[in-house]
Amino acid sequence: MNIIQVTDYKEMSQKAAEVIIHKVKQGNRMNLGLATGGTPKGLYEAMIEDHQKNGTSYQHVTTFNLDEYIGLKEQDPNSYYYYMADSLFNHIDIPKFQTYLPNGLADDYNHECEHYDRLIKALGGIDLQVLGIGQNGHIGFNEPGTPFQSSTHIVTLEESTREANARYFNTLDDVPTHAITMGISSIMNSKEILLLVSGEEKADAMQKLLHGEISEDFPASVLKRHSHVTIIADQKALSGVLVSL
Ligand SMILES: O=P(O)(O)OC[C@H]1O[C@](O)(CO)[C@@H](O)[C@@H]1O
Repeated sequence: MNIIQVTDYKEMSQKAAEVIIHKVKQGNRMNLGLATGGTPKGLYEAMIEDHQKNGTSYQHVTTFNLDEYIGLKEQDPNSYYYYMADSLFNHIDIPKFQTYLPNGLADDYNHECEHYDRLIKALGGIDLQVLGIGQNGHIGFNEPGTPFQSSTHIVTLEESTREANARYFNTLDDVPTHAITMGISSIMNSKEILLLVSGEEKADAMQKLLHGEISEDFPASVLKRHSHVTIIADQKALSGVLVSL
């Protein structure tokens, strides 16, 4: 894993945007995997700013999001559908029909999971997947204990994950209990992975990722088996590991 150390959240976001924009500017058709949560917000702001200033076009880009809550309508401000439209898609020139998220309101969830994986495969697989990491090591919504060979599936969210995400909802009770997420094998099939980590609340997770063993108890540890992972992490996230880097 290649680690890029940066000072703070702003620099992490800027660096991540540079990596993505560089690839997008090459102009080849591209499948970009995207994440939600607090971590990539600054990245999306930097992409929008660049689009407005430099006109970088996303007409040839298709996006696949990692996950979606079960049961939230598209127009619910806490749905990841809404988050992506509001944080990125509405502000760049990507055609709407080229932006995919798992459907958290599907009639048949098993079918939706299979369909999502098939779609990604049919369109050529993910070229570059952006990831954040949960404090418990989750990637996407793959909680500890998720089999490494999992494909897109339905998960029961851990209490700690619901609590971490409760900041966006009125009350903890409003945070959905289930989500649909790309599986670990779906993520590992990406040709390249860009993991963004910022803040001291992620320092433990960084320490486990870099120095712990590869185990399903810590989902992100699987990334050590991928041949093309870049981590962009800020000083606070690296505070527990700086000495040994
Ligand atoms: O970026 P945050 O808000 O710390 O969340 C960490 C991860 O947890 C999730 O919110 C759950 O999937 C991801 O979207 C994110 O990458």
